Amino acid sequence: MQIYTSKEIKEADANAASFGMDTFTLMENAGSGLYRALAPLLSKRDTIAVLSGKGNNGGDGIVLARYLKLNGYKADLIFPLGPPQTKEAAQHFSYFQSCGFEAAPFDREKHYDWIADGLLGVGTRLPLRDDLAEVTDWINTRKAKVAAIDVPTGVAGDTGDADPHTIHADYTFSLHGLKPSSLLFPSSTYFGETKAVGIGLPHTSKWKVWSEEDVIRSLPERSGNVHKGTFGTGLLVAGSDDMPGSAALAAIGAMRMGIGKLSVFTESGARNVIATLVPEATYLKRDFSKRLNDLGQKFAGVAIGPGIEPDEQLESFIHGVLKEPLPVVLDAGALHKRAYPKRTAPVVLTPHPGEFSRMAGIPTGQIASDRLRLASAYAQEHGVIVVLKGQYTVMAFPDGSGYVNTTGNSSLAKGGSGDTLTGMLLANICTYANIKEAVANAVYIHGACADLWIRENGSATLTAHEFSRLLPKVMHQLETAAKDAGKAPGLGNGDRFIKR
Ligand SMILES: NC(=O)C1=CN([C@@H]2O[C@H](COP(=O)(O)OP(=O)(O)OC[C@H]3O[C@@H](n4cnc5c(N)ncnc54)[C@H](OP(=O)(O)O)[C@@H]3O)[C@@H](O)[C@H]2O)[C@H](O)CC1
Ligand SMILES: [K+]
Repeated sequence: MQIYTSKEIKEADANAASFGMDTFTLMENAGSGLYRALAPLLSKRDTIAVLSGKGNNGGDGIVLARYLKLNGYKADLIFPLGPPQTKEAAQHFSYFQSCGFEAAPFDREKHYDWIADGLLGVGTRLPLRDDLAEVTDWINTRKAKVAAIDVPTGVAGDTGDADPHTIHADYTFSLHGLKPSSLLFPSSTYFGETKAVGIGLPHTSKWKVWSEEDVIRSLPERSGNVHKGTFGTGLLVAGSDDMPGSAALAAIGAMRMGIGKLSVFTESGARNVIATLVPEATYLKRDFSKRLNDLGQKFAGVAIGPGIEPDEQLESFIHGVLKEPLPVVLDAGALHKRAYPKRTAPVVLTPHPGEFSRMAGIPTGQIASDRLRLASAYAQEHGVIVVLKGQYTVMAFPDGSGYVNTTGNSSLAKGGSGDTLTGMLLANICTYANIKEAVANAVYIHGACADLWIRENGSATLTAHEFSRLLPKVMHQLETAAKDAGKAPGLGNGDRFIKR
């Protein structure tokens, strides 16, 4: 599912119009697409209110109401704010009337099984005016199932802002593609199950939701004439005498994810703890004052940061590593406000919002409602890949493209889960040819493990070290699906997603 800002949608519409595909036709496509998406959820006995506003979101509702009535559903088209005001919505209302139908009065006492919300779409300017808020409040106090058209009324298209009177939708059908607000907070909590509905426009977005199909398509082939060298040797710079566990979790994540060989560069006290947990790795005694030479020849990738306190020595070590021609993951103690040198191998930064706030100098409060844009701006300005963690982890690339992940859940909000991800990322940057796929698959699979955990064990009980035990199960399902010519195992999102 691709993601579009309001500006991009307007550009796509204008481009289509310049070739004769006008807004009237797109509205027809939107309404018929909405009908095809909604009808399988309905019974012919259901009563349906289609509430249309004065703009083109209301126009989509008018077309939907026509398809419902033409197909024998008990649908009322209602204009609670008055008749349509845009040219195309008015034309569609005339056509609706020409089919022998009329709009119904807004009867607040009438019961409906379903309400389709065509009040406001991406033309929303917050806050909601009082007359509209009164209607959204009415909807929110009904027992009816609510299906929102494009976005639930009360959220805007591009940011996470939400009016206090926003409609709580059970389903949202987003036209052409998803809107950023369906993946931001707090707006996304109003969308319910969300699906993109095509309206006949070509897909041009640089941003998409990374899906299970994408993972299956891009899993690297591991069979044939292979040896441990085939899957790369990674260097993990992690752990300290006070925080040995972080290095252990990252090391296990890397080994489980399929790295060929792993060297751990750590403090001697930490090594004694970790070596018993990860006997597969080799260990180097850490001294940041000594430069590690020829990293690019010895290692396929390096990850630095879990369980290390930042200091000047670490910073100068990182500067040395960034001069070497190999992919680098920087996490936790290695995340800092700094300039990045121009280099050919990628740098992957994995901040949570607090770390991103410090790196980018943006107040934490602003990050949740605008993560896609902020991460993308940072990635493009610094020439790095930003993996901005949290629900809907954002992966922003230096070329302005990006992915959003929809797997994962609140069980990951625990110490240690980020360390495991760093190890998984290290494994993938060492074993994948395509860096975007390497990053996105690590993030997706990390979240899929957490989803599997809560299905079987509830949301509170996950610990990071148990987490790695889920990796074989999830990987087995994905690899089987990949061999099975793309048959999805149903771990996460397909063409729709929902957050619990
Ligand atoms: N390519 C596509 O995806 C297409 C999508 N379509 C649909 O069109 C809408 C966008 O339509 P637009 O007319 O631009 O805007 P809206 O219908 O969302 O909103 C405009 C009306 O809303 C009123 N408004 C705005 N903010 C408020 C508010 N805070 N309180 C009350 N009312 C508000 C505004 O009134 P004004 O008096 O302020 O002008 C308008 O009446 C998109 O979401 C899709 O559903 C097209 O059908 C085809 C192409
Ligand atoms: K709407």
